[in-house]
Amino acid sequence: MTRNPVFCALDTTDPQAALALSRRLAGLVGGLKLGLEFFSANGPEGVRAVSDGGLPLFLDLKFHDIPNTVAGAVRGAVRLGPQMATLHACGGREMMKAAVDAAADAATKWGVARPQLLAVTVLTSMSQDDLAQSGVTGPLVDQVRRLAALAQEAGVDGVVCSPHEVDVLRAQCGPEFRLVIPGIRPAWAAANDQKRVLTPAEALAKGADWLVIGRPITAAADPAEAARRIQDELAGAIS
Ligand SMILES: O=c1ccn([C@@H]2O[C@H](COP(=O)(O)O)[C@@H](O)[C@H]2O)c(=O)[nH]1
Repeated sequence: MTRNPVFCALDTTDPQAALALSRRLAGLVGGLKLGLEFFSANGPEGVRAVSDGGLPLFLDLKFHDIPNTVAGAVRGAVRLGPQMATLHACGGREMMKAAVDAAADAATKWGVARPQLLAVTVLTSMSQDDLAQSGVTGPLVDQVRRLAALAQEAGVDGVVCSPHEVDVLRAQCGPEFRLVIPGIRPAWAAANDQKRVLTPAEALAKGADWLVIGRPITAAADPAEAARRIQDELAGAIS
């Protein structure tokens, strides 16, 4: 495997636990993802403390608000130096464009690399029935395709979708559009609240760029061993 495609989601409120995990996983994952649970407890300072270890950071704060507010939030996020950051595609084209412009401006202003912006399509915890409850009654995959098209038009770098939609979006959006995939479950891990899941090897074979894996690693008795097992499974599938 030339690069490790796994970003481990450190979903905890405890900064010491996150830091300890980040150290145990160095060399076994390709990056770390910090999201709403960690950020609402520890803020930007907590993010800096955990991401200082040198692994690439995916800041998954899923912004969704009016364009001006999202632009301001994106500027703050860019200062933290993430490789990737998220917003919700259902915020619309104008909101996503505002985020794209703000990310470029802020990166220039702070002298940091512009993060790749990813638009979340339909959450991997949602089934067809869950989506229908929100009033979207057509096939779930069509909604994912519509939101990905909107995101691409708005100029974001890629989307977050489930492993079930990877091949469809790869064909629709082309090879350069980043597809970042949670809802990843090795055969030996519990699904938890994830409803649209596949194994790491299956998601990669369908065309995923990055895999987001949290509890199968972090809730394992030995997280480093779980990460190593995933790495071995991916290497085996590729060769
Ligand atoms: O559609 C989405 C978008 C984001 N996530 C995030 O990914 C991880 C998955 O963690 P697991 O423990 O592997 O389920 C988590 O941080 C979510 O916030 C997602 O699952 N689905």
